[in-house]
Amino acid sequence: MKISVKRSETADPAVALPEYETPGAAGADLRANLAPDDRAAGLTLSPMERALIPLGLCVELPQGTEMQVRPRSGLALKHGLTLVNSPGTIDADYRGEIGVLMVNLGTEPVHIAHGSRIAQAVFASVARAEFTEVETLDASERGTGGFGSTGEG
Ligand SMILES: O=c1ccn([C@H]2C[C@H](O)[C@@H](COP(=O)(O)OP(=O)(O)OP(=O)(O)O)O2)c(=O)[nH]1
Repeated sequence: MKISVKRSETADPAVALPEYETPGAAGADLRANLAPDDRAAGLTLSPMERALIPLGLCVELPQGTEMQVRPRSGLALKHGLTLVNSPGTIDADYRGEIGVLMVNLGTEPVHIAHGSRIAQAVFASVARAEFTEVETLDASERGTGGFGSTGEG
C-alpha cells in the first residue's frame, strides 16, 4: 500500500518518516515531532498525566482503509506509557496533523524525547455497514449470553 505523507508546517524535517524496523513488522514506528519550544528539553509525563504528542505528519489514506495508532509494548512494559484511546483511529478522509494521545500509567515520570519512537501504525481494510432496523434477529447458539457467560478458564 502506498501512502502520501505531508509534513505539517511546523514539523522538524529531520525527524524520520514512519518506518518498519524489520521486514516482517506489522507496525511502522511513529516518532514524536515536538513543537519547536519543546524540542530541546522534550516532554515529561507525570504518573497518570496524558498529553497529545504531535507527529508532524498528515496522511492521505486510500479509501476503504484506516490507520490504527497503537502503543509500543516496550514502553508500556518498562514505563507504563500507553495510549489513552488505543487503538487510535485515523480516518481515510482526515487531512490534519496526526497526534498520539499518550498516558503515563506508571509510577515514575516518563521523558519523551523529540524524534523518539512513541507508537506504531498498523494499516487495515475497513468494512462499512448499512444499518437496517428490524423487529427480530436470527436465533444463535449463544443467544443473549455474553460478558463471561461461558465461564472462566
Ligand atoms: O489517536 C488519534 C485519533 C484520532 N486522530 C485524528 C484522526 C481522526 O481521523 C480524527 C478523528 O478521530 P476520532 O473519530 O477518533 O475522533 P472523534 O472524537 O470521534 O472526533 P471527530 O468528531 O472529529 O470524528 O482525529 C488522531 O490524530 N489521533
